[in-house]
Amino acid sequence: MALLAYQNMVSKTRYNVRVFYTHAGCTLVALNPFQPIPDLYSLDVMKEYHCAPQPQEFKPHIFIVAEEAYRNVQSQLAPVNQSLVVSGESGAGKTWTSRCLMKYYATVAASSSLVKSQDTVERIERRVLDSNPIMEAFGNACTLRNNNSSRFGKYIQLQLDRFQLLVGASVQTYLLEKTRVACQPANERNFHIFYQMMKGATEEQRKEWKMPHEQHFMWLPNAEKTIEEDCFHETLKAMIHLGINTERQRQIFQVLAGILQLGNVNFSSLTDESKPCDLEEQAAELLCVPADELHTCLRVMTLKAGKQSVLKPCTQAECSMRRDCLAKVIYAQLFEWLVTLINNSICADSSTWCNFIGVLDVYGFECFQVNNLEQLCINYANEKLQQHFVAHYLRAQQVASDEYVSEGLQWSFVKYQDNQSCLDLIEGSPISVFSLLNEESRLNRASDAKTLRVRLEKELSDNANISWDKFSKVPHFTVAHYAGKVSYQIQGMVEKNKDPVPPELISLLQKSNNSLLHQLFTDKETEIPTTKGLSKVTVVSKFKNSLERLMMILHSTTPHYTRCIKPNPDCQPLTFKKEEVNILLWL
Ligand SMILES: Nc1ncnc2c1ncn2[C@@H]1O[C@H](COP(=O)(O)OP(=O)(O)OP(=O)(O)O)[C@@H](O)[C@H]1O
Repeated sequence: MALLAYQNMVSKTRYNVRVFYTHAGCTLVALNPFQPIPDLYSLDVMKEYHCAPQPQEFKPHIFIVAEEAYRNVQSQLAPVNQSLVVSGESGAGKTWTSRCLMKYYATVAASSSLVKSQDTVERIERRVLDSNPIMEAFGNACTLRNNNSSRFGKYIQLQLDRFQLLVGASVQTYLLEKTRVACQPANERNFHIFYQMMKGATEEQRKEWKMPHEQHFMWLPNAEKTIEEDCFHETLKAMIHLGINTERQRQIFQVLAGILQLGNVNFSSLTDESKPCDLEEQAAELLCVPADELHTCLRVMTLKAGKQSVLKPCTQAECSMRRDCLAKVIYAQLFEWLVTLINNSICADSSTWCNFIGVLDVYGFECFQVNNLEQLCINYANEKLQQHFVAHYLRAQQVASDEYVSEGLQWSFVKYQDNQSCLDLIEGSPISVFSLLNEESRLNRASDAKTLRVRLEKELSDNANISWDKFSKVPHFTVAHYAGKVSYQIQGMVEKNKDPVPPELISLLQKSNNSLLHQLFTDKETEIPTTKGLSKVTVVSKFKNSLERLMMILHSTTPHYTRCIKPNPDCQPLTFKKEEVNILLWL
């Protein structure tokens, strides 16, 4: 409602005269200009907002939000720690805004006049900013909606010392879309890093990575499309700043090249497949594992029956699944390792910082033609954040007005209750979509979409937020989210929730002579995927836990909300299509 009231203000006229920011209650609305506006974000503008006695009297700007949070820390009023929640649909400008906020603090909270050596100080700010190109190279991809779409969520904590100077940072990431490594949606691309390598490699590197010019890679679709983010050089520079030495870089790129080669390995039931084919030999060489063992791992599964093991040849489809699983698990572990490395490089010693400003950049609400577990998790996260927003809005209203039962408050209460009901449906105890999904996932039998569909209907039909299209033949359930109804396809959901990794694949990777790859699957600190812990660790239980930790942080901080808006669906510069915007202003 707060945003609706401001709908007219965020109008075409406003956008066309280049007014991109509007205050809407406790939210800053940011319209994406889809073209660089350097004057709006220059160093001088930053300083102007930072030095102003009353920045809120200036034109609405993301720097007002940044400065307000900063001054809250300076004033030490509880809760001193701050969270900047940046939301919006894909392509709306969340990552851009988060980067802008980080640059603001790296500038205004820079400790240039301090006793510490200038060198150390510069290094920390640079390193914090350098975490962006690496995370984006490995975690972002070109999609239909955004050329630089983040395929993971992140919460960046900027650590400030008692003089409110930036002394370090840490990053927490959420739910990387690892399926993209082995399966790219039509007209979309794989993660940027693969294209950066292919386009930026020297002849020598091409040889080393077995990537000749004429080679076509199945997992590199739309390689002819060149985008701004295909900048290998930037990633390499950032890696060096973060302390990833050339040997480590070599290991990383070899592993990535190995993944690409895996994508070209096909399985046939017709030809003699008793020996590794050339492509398998190449993949094995890049991953530094024995080729014959890779060959066997992809084609034979080990079934455990009590203490006995039985070997069973895989079907063609099972072989492909194992190949994809191998690629996904390697990439996901590599991404996690990089995040840990970034944290080790930028995180300040706990004795040196006392407060933080957190920046949250999470995927917006998603509703595609076919939605599955990924969308359910993303929309669940949005539902949680929406509830946090409504609760904050309610509190703000209560503080601002004595007239408790004002129209706004009533509206907020209704919204809060709707939200709660939807969350109960998804994550509630004892029975909810998640609990039933987990139960199905923990049963030691092949998943059956119809069985889960029947259970959901039987156990949850009392909740008004769930429904079923009686005429649909595809097993599904529809959830009425705060932002609209979404139908989720049940087929494949249980399997995705189990996310099983055959132990043979892990054992193979543990034998790798690439010390990085070996470390990714043996290191005690990184969580190694395993089928043993299946009874507890499912995708939704893990996601729910990480989200609960995030909500605890949000609840303990002073929140600031920025809602990014995509003014047109085609990412056209300075183009405003009103209908589109109206649909988005659902709050
Ligand atoms: N304030 C801005 N000024 C200029 N360009 C912008 C601004 N905000 C966003 N953009 C442009 O819009 C594009 C999409 O923005 P961004 O990648 O931040 O979207 P997002 O909301 O993070 O999307 P996703 O959820 O897909 O990651 C950027 O690549 C950038 O070119």
